[in-house]
Amino acid sequence: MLAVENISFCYPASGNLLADVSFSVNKGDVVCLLGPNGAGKTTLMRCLLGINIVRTGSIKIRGRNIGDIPTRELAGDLAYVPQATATVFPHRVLDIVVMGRTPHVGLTAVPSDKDYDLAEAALSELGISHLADCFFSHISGGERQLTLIARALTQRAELLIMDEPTSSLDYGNQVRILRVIDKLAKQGYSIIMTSHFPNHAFLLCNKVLIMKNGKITAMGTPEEVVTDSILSDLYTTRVKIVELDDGVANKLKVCIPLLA
Ligand SMILES: Nc1ncnc2c1ncn2[C@@H]1O[C@H](COP(=O)(O)OP(=O)(O)OP(=O)(O)O)[C@@H](O)[C@H]1O
Repeated sequence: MLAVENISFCYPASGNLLADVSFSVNKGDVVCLLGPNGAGKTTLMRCLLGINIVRTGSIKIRGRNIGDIPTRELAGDLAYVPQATATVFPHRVLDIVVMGRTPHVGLTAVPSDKDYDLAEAALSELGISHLADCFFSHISGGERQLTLIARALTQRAELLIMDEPTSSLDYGNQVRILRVIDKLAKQGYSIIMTSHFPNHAFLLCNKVLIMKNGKITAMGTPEEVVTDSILSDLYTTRVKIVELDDGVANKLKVCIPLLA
């Protein structure tokens, strides 16, 4: 689905920020990108979206270089869910969500009833139908995040790029979003998500990328790379992985940062 090979990137007047980044994403993968603040996660996502133009290497979707795919067509392949705190729209929630149909209907066309039906279905799937007529700028951070995810679902791209999809969500909404992501992956969507919660990797991801100083320093299944030593090194603080019984006959690994 997505093949990233040896890419590097730098902002003007800065040194190489991303260096030698390679990984692939297959249909149905849920890939978790873990790294400390400033590691380059958002920068990498912007490269995948074609917003940051890489200096070297290639990013291909189904074998085609993203630079060769027209923007509108690319939007039908990739949907981006930004961090809710980074965006403020003075629009109704339903109108934000129906914007996900833009690659399908065109910039100047008016969304059809079917487009609004898809937008309403996405709101319903995330349990926020009651927000449809609220102004985006008047709802909570968590509700904004759910709205932006609904917009991505409405876009119907097969690869969803989520920048901290659970940031600012309470436990109940975090779990609801993780369940939605899990369900979408089982339907054949591919998901790349950044997270500051390594536990999320254990809960639903089949692949983890560890990013430090703009480089992928480890890659593999959560069991392979979400370890005491790798996380302690990554976050420069002691982290312990423990195994719990989840009360439903399953063993669950969790990460705990230690104060001492
Ligand atoms: N537009 C920009 N111009 C110059 N430098 C930038 C720009 N955007 C980000 N940076 C720098 O690039 C580095 C990586 O930033 P980035 O936002 O990709 O990190 P991140 O891993 O997503 O961090 P966080 O977890 O805090 O969101 C940081 O040092 C940041 O200051």
